[in-house]
Amino acid sequence: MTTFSASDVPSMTGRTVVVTGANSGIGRAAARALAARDARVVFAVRDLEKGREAAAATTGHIEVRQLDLADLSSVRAFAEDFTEPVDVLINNAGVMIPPLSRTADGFELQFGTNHLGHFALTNLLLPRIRERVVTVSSNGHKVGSIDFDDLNWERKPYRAMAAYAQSKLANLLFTSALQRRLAQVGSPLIATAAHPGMAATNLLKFDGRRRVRHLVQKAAAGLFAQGDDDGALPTLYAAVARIPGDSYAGPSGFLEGRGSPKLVGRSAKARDAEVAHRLWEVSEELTGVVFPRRPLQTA
Ligand SMILES: NC(=O)c1ccc[n+]([C@@H]2O[C@H](COP(=O)([O-])OP(=O)(O)OC[C@H]3O[C@@H](n4cnc5c(N)ncnc54)[C@H](O)[C@@H]3O)[C@@H](O)[C@H]2O)c1
Repeated sequence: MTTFSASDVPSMTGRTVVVTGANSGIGRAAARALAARDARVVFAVRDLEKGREAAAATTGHIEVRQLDLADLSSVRAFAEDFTEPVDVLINNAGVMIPPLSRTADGFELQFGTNHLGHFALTNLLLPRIRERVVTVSSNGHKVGSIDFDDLNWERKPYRAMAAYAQSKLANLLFTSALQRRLAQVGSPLIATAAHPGMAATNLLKFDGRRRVRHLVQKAAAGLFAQGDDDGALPTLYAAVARIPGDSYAGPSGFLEGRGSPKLVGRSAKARDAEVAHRLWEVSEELTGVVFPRRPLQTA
C-alpha cells in the first residue's frame, strides 16, 4: 500500500495552484501544504475578508482573489482577470444541505455551486491550465443520481441531502467527461477527483433549522471525523501523485477516514459515460460556457 503524507508533496517552486474555497476546512489545509512546498497559491474565495484572514495565517506565496461560484458573472470575472498560467486547479469549494436556495442564475444552490460553478470555472481557465484539474467529490455521491428532468428542484419537493448527493455525483461525472475530452484533443492535462472521508470542517456547521440532523452529524463527526490536515490528504494526492487521468483518491483508514490516501472506487452511476456526456452538454447549455475551442496544452 502507498503511504502519502503532506511531506510527500514535491517541491512546487514555480508552480501556481488555484484552490477554490481556500479560506476554510480541507481547501485551506491543502493550500497550506502546497504553499509550504513553495507553490504560489491563489485563494479563490467568496468572502475576501475571510480569504485575507486565512492568507495572513498561512506561510508562503499567497494571493487572494474573489470568486463566488454561485454567480456565473463572478466566475467569468475571475477567469477574465486570470491571465497567467495555472498549473493545478483545485475545485474544492462546496456547500452542503442548505435550506432550498438558489444561485444568482437561479440554479439550486448545491448543484449550482458545487457542480455548475466549477464546470464554468474549469472551462474558462482551461486554456491556461498546464497540469491538472482536481475536483473534490464525496462518499455522498454513492446515493446520488442525476435527475435530468428536474436538475434544479423546481418540480419536486426539495430534499437537501439528495441535492448534495446529485452535486457530488456530478463532480465525478464531470471529472470523467473532462478527462475524455482532454484525451480526445491530445492534451497531456489530466482531470482527477478526491474525497476526504469525513472531516470536521465548517461544512458540518450547526444549523438551527435542521436541529436533529445536525446534532446526529455533529455526534458522528465528533466520533469519526478527521482534522482538516488529514482530510486534505486525498486532495493533495489527487493534485500531485503520479496517477492516471480520471483517478479518484480517498482515505484508506477506518470508516474511510484517516490513513494514507489511495485510489478508491466509485458508484456504477459515476461510471456511466452516457450520463457523463449528457451532463456535460446540459452544463454547457445552462452555463453558456463550453469546452474551449482555443488550443489547449498539447502533448
Ligand atoms: N468535511 C467533510 O466531511 C467532507 C466530506 C465529503 C466531501 N467534502 C467536500 O470537501 C469540500 C470542502 O469542504 P470542507 O469540508 O472543507 O467545508 P468548509 O465549509 O470548511 O469549506 C467549504 C469552502 O467552500 C466555500 N464556498 C462555499 N460556497 C462558495 C461559493 N459560492 N463561492 C466560493 N466559495 C464557496 C466556503 O466559503 C468554504 O471556504 C467540499 O466540496 C465538500 O463537499 C467534505
